[in-house]
Amino acid sequence: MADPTFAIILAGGRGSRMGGIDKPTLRVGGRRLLDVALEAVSGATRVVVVGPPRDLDPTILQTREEPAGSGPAVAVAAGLAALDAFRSSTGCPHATDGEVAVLAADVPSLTAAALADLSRARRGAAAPAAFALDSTGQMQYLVGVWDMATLRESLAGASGPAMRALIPTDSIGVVLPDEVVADVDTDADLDRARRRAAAPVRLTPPQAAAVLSAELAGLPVVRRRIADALGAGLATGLVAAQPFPSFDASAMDGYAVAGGGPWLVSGDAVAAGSHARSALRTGFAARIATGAMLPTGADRVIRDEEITLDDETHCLTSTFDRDDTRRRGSEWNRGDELIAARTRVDDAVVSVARSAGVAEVDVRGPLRVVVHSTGDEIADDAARAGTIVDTASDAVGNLVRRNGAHVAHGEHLGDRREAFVAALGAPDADVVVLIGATGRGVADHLRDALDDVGARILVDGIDMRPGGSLVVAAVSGGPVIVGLGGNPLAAVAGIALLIPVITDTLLAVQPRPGVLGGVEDLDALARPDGWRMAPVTPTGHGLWRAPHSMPTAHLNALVSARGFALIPPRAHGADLVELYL
Ligand SMILES: Nc1nc2c(c(=O)[nH]1)N[C@H]1C(S)=C(S)[C@@H](COP(=O)(O)OP(=O)(O)OC[C@H]3O[C@@H](n4cnc5c(N)ncnc54)[C@H](O)[C@@H]3O)O[C@H]1N2
Ligand code: MOO
Repeated sequence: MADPTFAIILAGGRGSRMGGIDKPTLRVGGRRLLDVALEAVSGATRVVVVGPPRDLDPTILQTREEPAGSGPAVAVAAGLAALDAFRSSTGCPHATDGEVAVLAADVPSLTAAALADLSRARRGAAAPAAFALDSTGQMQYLVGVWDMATLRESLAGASGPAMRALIPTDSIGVVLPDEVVADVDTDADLDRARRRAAAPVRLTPPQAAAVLSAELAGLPVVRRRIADALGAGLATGLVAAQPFPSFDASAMDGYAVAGGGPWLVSGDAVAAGSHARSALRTGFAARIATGAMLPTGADRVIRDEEITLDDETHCLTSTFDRDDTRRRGSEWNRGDELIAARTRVDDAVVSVARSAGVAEVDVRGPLRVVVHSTGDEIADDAARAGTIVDTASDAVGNLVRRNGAHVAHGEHLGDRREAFVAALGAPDADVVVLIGATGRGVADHLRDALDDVGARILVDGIDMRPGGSLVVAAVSGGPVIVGLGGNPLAAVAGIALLIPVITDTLLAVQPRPGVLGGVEDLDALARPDGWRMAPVTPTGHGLWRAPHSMPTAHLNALVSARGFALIPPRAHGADLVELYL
């Protein structure tokens, strides 16, 4: 391990070249600059943050230089004093000084690995301190690791408030990549860092699914009436509240009989849903309907087909020795677990719950999804030159609905960043879907808005056509955000791929195994270097067929299709591929 033992993070100074904003709270790639610094020193025994009081983990020390803004050297001194005070409070104040990282909270891509490199180089050279050098040879005094005793001496002899005044002459510089050590001093630096953080790493569809199932948290558990739970995920197993059947019931239209035959038929017929008016006495039979409760005293039921009835004497005989009674508890008993936790609540689950007398269940979901459209070119009537109508939202919304979610039609957000930010805050949605604006064009505000709300981007592009230009992000305590490529076929293909894994993960249900199928002419459909989502229809002979042309600007290729086939690169012949139906 080459982690510094201690760390001092300077997180004060107003960004004077950035209009006086609180730089450490700026977000790049969804993380606050201060959090980037804290993560880079997460291996340290103790960390002190020097700056205004902030809401931080209580194990992190906080202090402030006096007076505030009196320069980095003063701030470092305050940090060191706080670490020393901590050490004397631990009962081992004489432990050797060790190593301390001294950082500013304005380096958006700083990593623990970079600090470990500095630490290793310093120890290797037995130097008092090591600092990052950028490609121009500029030394970054606030990306450094120090021998703590040296830092103390330097501070004691400091001649001014600038860091430069502290740097020992025999310090070393370690060249680190510019993209790791570049700091943010101006708005242009911030834009550059944000663009870099947003640079797409295109995942394959299976990788994207793995990221989403690992990173998304399940929804909170709520108790719902069974009628309202359709589409949710069972959080606990479904336990029978009553046996099934809950009473001894006839399984056939026939006769309930008491004792051995022959039997005299009494006039007391039992209809389903009624009670026998009197007990059946030995030697008697009563007509009974399927589903009716057995009269007390009855031993069994004999179906109509197996009896002989003398119309004159009302005497009933039978050679049938089986019993057509469905006995109380013969299917299950009260307390039996009928359905495991993590099962999707479908119509069968609702039905079983009702059979078992279960009125309420603990579930996650059902998922609430809102679908917005974006882009100023979308208008209600496309009479104006340069405008088109929305031809994607309904198709996307209905596909999500078919996956069991409750879908609301959102707004048209146009190309206004504020509207995007407002849409991402949705308190009543678990998933916010936006169609369009996933690109990096002039009018594409999705990424800025994601930065504004502090969203963490989980998937930024998938190596798939159409629909690969998509973004999935999570806001802590807020909804999952899905930005779909604006071309309608891209939007539908993207949501078809994502909605199963997002749904299964948020509902915390057992992932469903994929449905596999064979596709005609697979060699021609497969791309050499990437995945394809092809709309498919059944051929009627156990295979699926995709159209040869799949323009993305309209949904013509999807007419009469049952869903999509996800075709891996270079799939061929009789390979089975996954179907998204
Ligand atoms: N320089 C590049 N440009 C584009 C690329 C690329 O890789 N480099 N990819 C293209 C592909 S593929 C897609 S898909 C789109 C994705 O971009 P956006 O998500 O930003 O989508 P928009 O630009 O907003 O819209 C694209 C297209 O779709 C139309 N659209 C949008 N919403 C709707 C709707 N609700 N109903 C009907 N049509 C809609 C919009 O008018 C555009 O024509 O980017 C390509 N460009
Ligand atoms: O990648 Mo776009 O999302 O193909 O149509």
